[in-house]
Amino acid sequence: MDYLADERKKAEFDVDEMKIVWAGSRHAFEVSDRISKLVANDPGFRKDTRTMLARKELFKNTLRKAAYAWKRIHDLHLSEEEASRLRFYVDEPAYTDLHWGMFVPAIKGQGTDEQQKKWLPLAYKMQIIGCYAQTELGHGSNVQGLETTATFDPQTDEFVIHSPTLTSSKWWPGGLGKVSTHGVVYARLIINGEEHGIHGFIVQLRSLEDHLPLPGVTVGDIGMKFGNGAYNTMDNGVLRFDHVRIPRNQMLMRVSQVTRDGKYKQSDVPRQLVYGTMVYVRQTIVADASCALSRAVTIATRYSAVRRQFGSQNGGPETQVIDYKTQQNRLFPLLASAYAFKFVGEWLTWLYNDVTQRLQASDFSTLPEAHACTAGLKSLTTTATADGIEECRKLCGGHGYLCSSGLPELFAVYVPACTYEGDNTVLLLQVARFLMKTVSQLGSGKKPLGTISYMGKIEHLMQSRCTVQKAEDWLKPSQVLEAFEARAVKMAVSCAKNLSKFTNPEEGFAELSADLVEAAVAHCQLIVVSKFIDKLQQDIPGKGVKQQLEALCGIYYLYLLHKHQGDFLATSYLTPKQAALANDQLRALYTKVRPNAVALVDSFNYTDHFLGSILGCYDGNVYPKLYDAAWKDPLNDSVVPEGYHEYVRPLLKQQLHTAKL
Ligand SMILES: CCCCCCCCCCCCCCCCCCCCCCCCCCC/C=C/C(=O)SCCNC(=O)CCNC(=O)[C@H](O)C(C)(C)COP(=O)(O)OP(=O)(O)OC[C@H]1O[C@@H](n2cnc3c(N)ncnc32)[C@H](O)[C@@H]1OP(=O)(O)O
Ligand SMILES: Cc1cc2nc3c(=O)[nH]c(=O)nc-3n(C[C@H](O)[C@H](O)[C@H](O)COP(=O)(O)OP(=O)(O)OC[C@H]3O[C@@H](n4cnc5c(N)ncnc54)[C@H](O)[C@@H]3O)c2cc1C
Repeated sequence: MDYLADERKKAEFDVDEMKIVWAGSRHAFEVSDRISKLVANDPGFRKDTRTMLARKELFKNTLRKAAYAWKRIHDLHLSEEEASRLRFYVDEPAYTDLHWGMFVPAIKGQGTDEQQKKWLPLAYKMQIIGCYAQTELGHGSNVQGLETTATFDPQTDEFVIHSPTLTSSKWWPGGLGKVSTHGVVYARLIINGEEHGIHGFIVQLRSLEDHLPLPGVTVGDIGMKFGNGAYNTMDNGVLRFDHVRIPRNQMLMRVSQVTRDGKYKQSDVPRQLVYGTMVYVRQTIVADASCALSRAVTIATRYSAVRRQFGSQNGGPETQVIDYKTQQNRLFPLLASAYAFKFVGEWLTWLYNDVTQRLQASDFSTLPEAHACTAGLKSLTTTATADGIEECRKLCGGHGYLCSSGLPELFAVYVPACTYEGDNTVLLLQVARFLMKTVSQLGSGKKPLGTISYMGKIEHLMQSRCTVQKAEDWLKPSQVLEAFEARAVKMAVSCAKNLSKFTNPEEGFAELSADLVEAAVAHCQLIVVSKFIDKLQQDIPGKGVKQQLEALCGIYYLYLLHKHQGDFLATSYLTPKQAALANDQLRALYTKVRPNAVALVDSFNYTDHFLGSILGCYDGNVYPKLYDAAWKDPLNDSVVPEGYHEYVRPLLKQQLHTAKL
């Protein structure tokens, strides 16, 4: 029986068409739908006991699943697109993510043609397994501060890789702890006593025969991480080198080269390309944020439609908690954010592909913008998604705290995204540097392009005032864009003015960094809002689909406007009355979305297997499933618990000597 059938009947739009919008194309939908069912129906990919397994058992099970996934990919002749969807629906972090997601891209992006020819075929067949070994015990954010050394030995034509201090131990790389045979290791290049900065080196870590660490290599897992199951399926590792020798041709030499006679040569590509793998992965993280958030929102929305509290009249049913405005005010902006992040993720993938093509043609002009966009949007979307998952857990009341809700594990597995691939604050500071540079160049005649083109309208935006007179005026895209542009430009200009008061710009930057981060957030929010609005300019087929997306877009920007009202008011763009009208319009949009809420989350097309949540299951039959699941907990294997006779019975039977007790 479908306990959510009445909700589904209320939908005012074509859910099948919305599924295609969400997937990106009909083809992408068909692939995704087919692979999600394939995974859901395969007992080899079960995950329902994951949060109950001890680490060793959990990890071994992940190794089994990864090998099984690889076999299925081969047996079924899956394409790269299908294999990547399979990884997504298997829903378990594993060493394979770092192999495919960082090791391979690092060789592709930083290796010469010759190096790619040698290493990529081995990696593609998984005859070697690689990790990305950059972070150390002492330094993660400050890549220039890494201590591992790679010293060129001209006698033997080798590099000597060494960990000179405890803090130079590699620490965190995924897949390193127990599986990787190789790593792209980042180290400080030294030639003839002279330092040449951080470079990547392909280093073999373990024997391909017996998997033992090679001489001079000390390697292991760094230990349990936050949450049950969650990221503990990954072997994040520690690694030390004691004068390990590798051939000279294992330095990744696309950006710079070391010749046989020990000369250091720089290609004409910018040295920042050494950071290129991080740009790639940040872009994939943005594309993934909408998936994690939409998953949590699906659970919270379906459960909010099932759950009833208070409000029974004449013995009738109580109120569905989704009908409380407070619930809507917490839930619907997250639903809207999931859609917003989907569209900005699609756009960022386009931007990344565009910059990659330009780089191949030796056009490096858009690299700074690509860095700022990937860094800023990675920060914005992962912070909002991690907070959003936790909010969804609270939206499910007490039951959200059960592992069987799926939300605790989803949060635990997702929240490190705020840290890995660049701490979110550190990344926003990179955006702020980009903005300050842009503002400082405004008078130079250099026209700001792309996502900062709005800075070209600085004079207009500094003067302009909001013209909204009634709540519906907040539905005009041009009005909304101007509001977000004016806020972003005014915050950036205010920071630039304050910075100019410092004689030492770096001191000023450090002193004003909290304001700079806020200016960077305003800029990134503008990007997300503008990309959502751009999406709505496209032809979107299907009854009512565009109207729902318009309502969600409105919820997204009006919610931001309400949350950051202080910014908008402080920059004098809005009056308090106009801010209040924005809030009236936001409430009206909640009412519009309410009957469509369950259908809007159905449009994500997630299987019950992928959701991994009793509260979020498609049929909404929550209570019997919760009740049954409780009895399956290993603690209920016996009626009297282990330990009763040692620890509980003696308490119950003790003879108390103290009269007062
Ligand atoms: C059980 C499972 C079974 C499934 C099995 C299936 C298997 C089969 C699958 C087959 C599939 C096939 C298909 C494959 C699909 C692949 C999918 C895989 C999934 C992918 C996802 C990957 C997983 C993600 C997990 C994440 C793991 C985490 C990894 C890490 O964290 S790695 C370490 C990251 N570290 C950081 O991010 C450090 C942060 N710090 C920095 O970036 C920098 O140091 C800095 C930028 C903060 C400062 O640097 P620096 O001091 O040098 O810089 P400045 O002086 O400030 O700047 C100088 C100058 O440079 C500019 N700049 C800085 N950075 C960049 C940059 N990145 N790019 C360009 N420019 C940059 C900066 O702006 C300055 O410019 P200017 O001088 O001002 O002009
Ligand atoms: C689950 C997980 C997986 C990972 N996988 C990998 C991997 O595969 N390979 C790899 O190489 N690394 C990996 N990492 C490491 C990760 O990239 C780093 O942890 C990350 O870049 C943050 O660096 P850090 O730990 O040095 O944090 P720190 O920089 O020490 O941050 C600590 C605090 O200091 C603040 N801070 C730091 N610098 C500044 C500044 N300049 N201004 C203001 N505030 C600042 C930060 O905001 C933060 O609040 C992984 C990490 C995690 C958690």
